[in-house]
Amino acid sequence: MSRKRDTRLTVDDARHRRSVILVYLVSALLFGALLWVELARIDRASMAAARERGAALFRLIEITRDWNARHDGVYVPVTPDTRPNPHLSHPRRDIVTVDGRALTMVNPAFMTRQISELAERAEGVRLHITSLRPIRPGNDPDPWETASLTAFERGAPEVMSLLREDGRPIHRYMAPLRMTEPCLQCHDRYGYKLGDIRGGISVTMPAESLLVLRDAQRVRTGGLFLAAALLAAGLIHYMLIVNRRHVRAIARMNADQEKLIARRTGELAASEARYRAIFDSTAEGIMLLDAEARIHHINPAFTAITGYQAGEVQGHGVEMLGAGRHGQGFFDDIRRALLGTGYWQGEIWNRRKSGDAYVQWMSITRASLPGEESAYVATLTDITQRKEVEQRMHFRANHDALTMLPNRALFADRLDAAIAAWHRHQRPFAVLFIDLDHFKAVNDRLGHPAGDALLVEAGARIASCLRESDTVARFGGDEFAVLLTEIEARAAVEDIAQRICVKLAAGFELPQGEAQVAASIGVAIAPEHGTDAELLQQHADEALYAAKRAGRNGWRVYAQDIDGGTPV
Ligand SMILES: Nc1nc2c(ncn2[C@@H]2O[C@H](COP(=O)(O)OP(=O)(O)OP(=O)(O)O)[C@@H](O)[C@H]2O)c(=O)[nH]1
Repeated sequence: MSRKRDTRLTVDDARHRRSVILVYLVSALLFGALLWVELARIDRASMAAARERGAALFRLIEITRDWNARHDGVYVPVTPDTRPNPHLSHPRRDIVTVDGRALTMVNPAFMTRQISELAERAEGVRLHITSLRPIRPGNDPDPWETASLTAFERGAPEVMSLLREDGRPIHRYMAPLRMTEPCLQCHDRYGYKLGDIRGGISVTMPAESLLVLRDAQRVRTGGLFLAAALLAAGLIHYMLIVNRRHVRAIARMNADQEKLIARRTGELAASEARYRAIFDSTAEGIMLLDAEARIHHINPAFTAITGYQAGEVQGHGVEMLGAGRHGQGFFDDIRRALLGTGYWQGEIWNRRKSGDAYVQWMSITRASLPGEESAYVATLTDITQRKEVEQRMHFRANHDALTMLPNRALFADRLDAAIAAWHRHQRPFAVLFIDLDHFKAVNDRLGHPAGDALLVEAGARIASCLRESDTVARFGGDEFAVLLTEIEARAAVEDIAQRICVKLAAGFELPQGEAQVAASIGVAIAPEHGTDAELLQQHADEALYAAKRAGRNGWRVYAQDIDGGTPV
């Protein structure tokens, strides 16, 4: 993890370094280009200033020459510096004033030379009148002037150059001299016409002072641009650093979030796996139902219990599982319970895919499952076997294991029920206690299994004398009891007692041999002999022993003076 972070940081560092270098590079290029444009502008401005100066001087000379020409030349005193011009052919080139002063004519060219010498001495500015066809040899053009004059011939209005001369910088300006009316007075003999380029005057100016100014401006501008470039790049650099800090902070937050999400996702997955394992491995069948009781999900136990796979039940109503053993009222009760308390549980008969009906214990709970349409969770347990076991145990607890007749406990329940019915409807009923006579002898003679067989047969014979609603129970040994419900009259009871006596007195064909027993029966009738279970049984018992005492094989109805009862 930390190596991954280190790698990420190294990548970030490299990216940051590249960005910084790029910022400085772009700033350098941008400000370099702007500086280059600005320096060119400064150069142009410097040249323009030099040109203005050169043009002004040229124009001044031109005006002066024009002035001279308009006066057909002017006369000046002859001095050592101003000698008569040998190249000027004029009939009155030299004259003497009336007071004897010698004057010589100065034409524009001569005057230009004179001014040029003065200017060179005073300002270091050199004015040179020249032509591609000079009259005076000293007016021959130098190579730069020749090139300029040629350019004028081709239409250039002026020429301006920055050159070096003897290691010093000079500005050279040159413009053409065109033939004007005054000029033609002297030069028409050379074939010039008005407007023709006669030549030009080059103005050569020392450039140091202008170049010093220009260079100072360049240095200042360069400094300013450098500072601006550094400032801009520095600012962007600073913003990059701040931005990088933010990006790193966000990256750290993202990493923390990712870790948190990964942990939560892991926890969720583990939780999901736990619940999935419970859902899948529980022995109880589970189905998730929607609000309309349609099956949405089932677990493997559901399939094991019902035989249905998920695809066979999903989307179907839960009634597809029904066995048809419950009425509509049963399901209405369930629906009411779910709408009321949100919960129902109980036994319900359903049918497996194989068609077998089975009973299950079902719990249905209203549930809200996020992301699911399911509204109910139903768990079901197949209790068919348990029910069978329960029923067997219940049967065993209430029946005699040998004859399968109800035992004393069940007889007591039914007697209680009969007493309750009498209290409700006043229906009389009777209790008969039956004891076989001389049964022991059967055991002794034919063996215990023969006695067992006889007991089973005796129970059946007693039952055959009764109605479905009556009960015959074996209390143990050779003792039986009968509960006759809803009797019409005492005679009916006596009749049954009599029939039982007759039936049991008949011989028994047992596998072990023939056997002969009889029965003594004691009868107690409710409410005549009591409406209390204990009392009725006590009276029936007393009547039984009265019958025994009376010689067996007969019945006695309880009476106050029982021994005075009617013998069979
Ligand atoms: N085969 C068999 N014999 C039993 C069973 N339960 C009790 N006995 C026997 O039944 C006999 C009942 O005794 P009694 O009622 O005194 O014998 P009895 O010969 O009928 O005597 P009386 O009623 O006076 O005529 C005893 O010998 C018991 O051992 C049983 O489940 N099977």
